[in-house]
Amino acid sequence: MSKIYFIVNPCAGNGATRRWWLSYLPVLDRTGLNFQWSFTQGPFTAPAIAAQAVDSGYDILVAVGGDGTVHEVVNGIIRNSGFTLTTPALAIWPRGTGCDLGRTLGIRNKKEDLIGLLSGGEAIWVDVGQAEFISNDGEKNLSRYFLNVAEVGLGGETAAKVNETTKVLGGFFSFLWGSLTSICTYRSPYLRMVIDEKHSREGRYTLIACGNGRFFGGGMMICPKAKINDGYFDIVAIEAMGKSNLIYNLPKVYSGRHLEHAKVWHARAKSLLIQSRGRVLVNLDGEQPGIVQAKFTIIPKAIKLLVPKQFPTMFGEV
Ligand SMILES: Nc1ncnc2c1ncn2[C@@H]1O[C@H](COP(=O)(O)OP(=O)(O)OP(=O)(O)O)[C@@H](O)[C@H]1O
Repeated sequence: MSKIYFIVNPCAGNGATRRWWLSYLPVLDRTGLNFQWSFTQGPFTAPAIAAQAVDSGYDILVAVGGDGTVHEVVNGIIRNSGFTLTTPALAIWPRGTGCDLGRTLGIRNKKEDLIGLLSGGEAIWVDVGQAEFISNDGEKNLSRYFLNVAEVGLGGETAAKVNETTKVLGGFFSFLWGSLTSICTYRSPYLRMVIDEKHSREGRYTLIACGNGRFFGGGMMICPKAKINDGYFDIVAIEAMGKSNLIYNLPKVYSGRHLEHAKVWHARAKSLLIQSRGRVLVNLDGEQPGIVQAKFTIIPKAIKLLVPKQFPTMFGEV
């Protein structure tokens, strides 16, 4: 029987996850699953817990929380197991406010779904992005892994703003509010991007997103063509446009129709370097850990992810 370790962020979902988890534990005990668990102790403490669970030989690590918790667990797994065939599988139990990775994978916050996933899910190898960027204080070069979406520009401003709040409005409205208020004060920066170390483009951009997954910002389908296991990023760059034009077009991002807009550029690539003249914020899986210059590189089939049985038909075999 698989040995399972749950890493639970008690603060996810506006602090509701601690109480919910403690009330849910007896149900989990009755399933007969072989598991241990622990709460995270503060921001970015999940990587050390995940690394310890890797060393202890667990087969499945479950990130219980939002996209930030998944992001931290991915960094802990890779830090300790590298990219080897023996790496434990990652499972996600979306309990956050945004939960954009769960949207890409078709995993909902329902206990039947999770029990089904842990007992009958399929482990597939998926790609991971490596991000190299500068710390927020401008002092250090940092490197982190991400599973969902990396982005620079307006989304970084929004993530920084929304993460300072309790997200009491829930994911959809918190990020919508954050996006609208950021648009009001935002000035599109001058950015240069180098795609696959060959082609470059430059100009004023509202944002540039680099998707392994499809959604960010509490349900915005920013990279509608991304596939998490195809060995490529889906890059979407939105050129600068007026505030009213941005607000008018914002609803299209929820359905992925923004790709049809004349000011939206789209490509597939294995790496993306972004340089800026001033300070521009980086957004990684909904967290805001640093600033440009940033380089994103795809690492194909780098981590095992437990997905529902119907996943291959939902997203197409690659
Ligand atoms: N024990 C803890 N105490 C305080 N903060 C924590 C703790 N564990 C993790 N965190 C931080 O909580 C933040 C939010 O976590 P997470 O993203 O999982 O939930 P969320 O914000 O509700 O969901 P989403 O990102 O999907 O909107 C992250 O920045 C993470 O570092």
